[in-house]
Amino acid sequence: MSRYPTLRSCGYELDRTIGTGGFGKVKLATHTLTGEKVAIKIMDKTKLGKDLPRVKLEISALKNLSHPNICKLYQVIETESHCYVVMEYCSGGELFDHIVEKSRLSEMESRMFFRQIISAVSYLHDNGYAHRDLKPENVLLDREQNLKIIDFGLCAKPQGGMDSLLLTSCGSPTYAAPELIQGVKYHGSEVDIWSMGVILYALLCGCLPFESDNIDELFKKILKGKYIEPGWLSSGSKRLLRRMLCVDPLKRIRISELINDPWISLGFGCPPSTKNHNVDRCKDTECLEVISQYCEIDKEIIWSRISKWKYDSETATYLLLLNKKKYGAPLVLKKKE
Ligand SMILES: COc1cc(O)cc(Nc2ccc(C(=O)Nc3ccccc3)c(OCCC[NH3+])c2)c1
Repeated sequence: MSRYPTLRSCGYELDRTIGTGGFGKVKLATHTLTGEKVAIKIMDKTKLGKDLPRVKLEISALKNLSHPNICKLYQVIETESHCYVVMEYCSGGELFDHIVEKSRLSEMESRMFFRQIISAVSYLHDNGYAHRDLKPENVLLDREQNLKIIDFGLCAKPQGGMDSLLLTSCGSPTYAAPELIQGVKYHGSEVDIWSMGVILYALLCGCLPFESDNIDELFKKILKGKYIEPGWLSSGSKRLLRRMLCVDPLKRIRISELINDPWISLGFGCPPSTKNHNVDRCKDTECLEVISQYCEIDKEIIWSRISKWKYDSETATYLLLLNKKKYGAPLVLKKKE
């Protein structure tokens, strides 16, 4: 019998564990009605303690965010003891594994991925959020190698907006900015830029700029900000990396400059897109028709419920049908037994 009977009764068939993190585990599952694969983050509320507010913050962030390079939220299920967050399954796995497989990526492939990260992070910052835990393990790929940022468990939405300072030291030291590991007040946007610099270095070089098994050694390297520039790096990529991995946050490149950096537009002829994306909130009559026929309820009534975006089972079914439509799968719902 499944350890999580709630999920089966909510229309999900659990499969293997695909990730474990601070707040719980992530399991692969299938949404029974649509047959679509999803990732479900399972958290035991009784064990979360002081971290429970963070979970609430992440869920409210995910409900407000809709971008092609941010892993989608489909449904939130809460019981007395557990919180289940149903999200987009990124079948391409971790970008990190993709880099290791190819040892390092070409400038063009690195740029193609990095532009998507810039697009997602500038959208995040424009909406008042800092991720604060950007690292290759939190950058996944979907079936078409589109990039998806995950794990907003450490994200922050500073009360006074993105110009106000944060203090909580969080995230993984290897990717953490100097000011963050020094425990001084910092801007979320500036620490995200540093972490993006570490990711760009990993894409281009196939290794990390600052590494050590000894945490004190690692901190010293980050605070010094000195790293090896392999011979294959072009002058444009070296210059950009120096501007991102700049120890002084005040001199570090800002997201608006990063978007317009010439290296970023090489071969594309234009900066990455930063416009607000809410394609998922559009009214798709074809998907509504499928649900309306299945429930035998008028599709305008269905839409009036779905457009409240409660992230309940109806939101999940609608968004998963939209997904199926996007990659040309038949729009059908499994017959009631
Ligand atoms: C906003 O997206 C979030 C927030 C969050 O708190 C957690 C997650 N977790 C996820 C979501 C999806 C996957 C996934 O699809 N992984 C995967 C797929 C195919 C092969 C291998 C992994 C996920 O994976 C967990 C391991 C990632 N380091 C976590 C998303």
